[in-house]
Amino acid sequence: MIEQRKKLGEGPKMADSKDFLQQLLELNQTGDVKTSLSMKEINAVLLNIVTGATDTTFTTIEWAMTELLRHPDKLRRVVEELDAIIGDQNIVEEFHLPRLLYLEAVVKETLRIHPPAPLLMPHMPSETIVVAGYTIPKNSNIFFNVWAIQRDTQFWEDPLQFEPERFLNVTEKRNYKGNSFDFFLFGSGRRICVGISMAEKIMMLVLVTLLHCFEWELPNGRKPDVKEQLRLVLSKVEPLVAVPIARSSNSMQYQ
Ligand code: HEM
Repeated sequence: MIEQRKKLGEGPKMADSKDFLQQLLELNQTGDVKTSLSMKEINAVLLNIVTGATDTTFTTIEWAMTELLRHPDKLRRVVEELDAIIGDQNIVEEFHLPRLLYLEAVVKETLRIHPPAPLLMPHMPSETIVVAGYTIPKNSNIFFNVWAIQRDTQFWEDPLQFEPERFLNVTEKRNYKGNSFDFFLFGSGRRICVGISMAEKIMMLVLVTLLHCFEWELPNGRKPDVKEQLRLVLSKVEPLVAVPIARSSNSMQYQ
């Protein structure tokens, strides 16, 4: 892909429509050591974005579906919200998303209990520093256990309970900006995840589509389990298996 783009970039076609890849490739040729990127660095940036974007968002969607299927009362509330805001006949559009406050709370509650990166990314101080009386030696590997913090009874009432309602009244404080140290699964500060708004949109759009267009049944009525394992991201041990049943009378939604 990079080779193809390099060839295209030499022609006049790319002059008016530079995308992200094109911008990166141009940084490869600045000739200035401070601002230029090697091809190895460009590959690393692209790999970082692809791996950081895919497994994290899709595992969250699987966890959200799992929790909703385990809690039919919460699922009913989501579907009622979708019917009221989007309506049976309409296809979901991006402008619907800011009005889906209960679904947003479901996504936050899913990310609280099952953060895809439970230890965030390792950080390393370049100098020895003292934080809150603790000395952290230069070059130590620092991990933040958000998984444990987001289940800590000191900050959360009934932390093991899936309760999206807890996010409905405190959205100001518990957003994704990393300014609240009891809920910071995207990290915090200058290395905070750069894909937050894209992740939010993808997760919401996929969930809305799955829940607006289909009812879901569990094979043999078996409740899905919530056993976790840490692979690239915090995943389900047993993948979720559920059967979709069309629920919309508008056949356009299935084309
Ligand atoms: C639910 C979805 C996601 C979660 C939970 C997540 C989580 C994280 C975390 C914990 C970090 C490290 C923060 C730190 O160093 O403390 C990070 C960094 C990063 N994320 Fe995400 N991420 C998600 C989605 C995405 C998406 C959709 C993209 C791309 C469009 C993305 C791109 C990146 C990149 C490029 C970095 C590195 C930023 C840097 O080092 O300056 N992530 N993410």
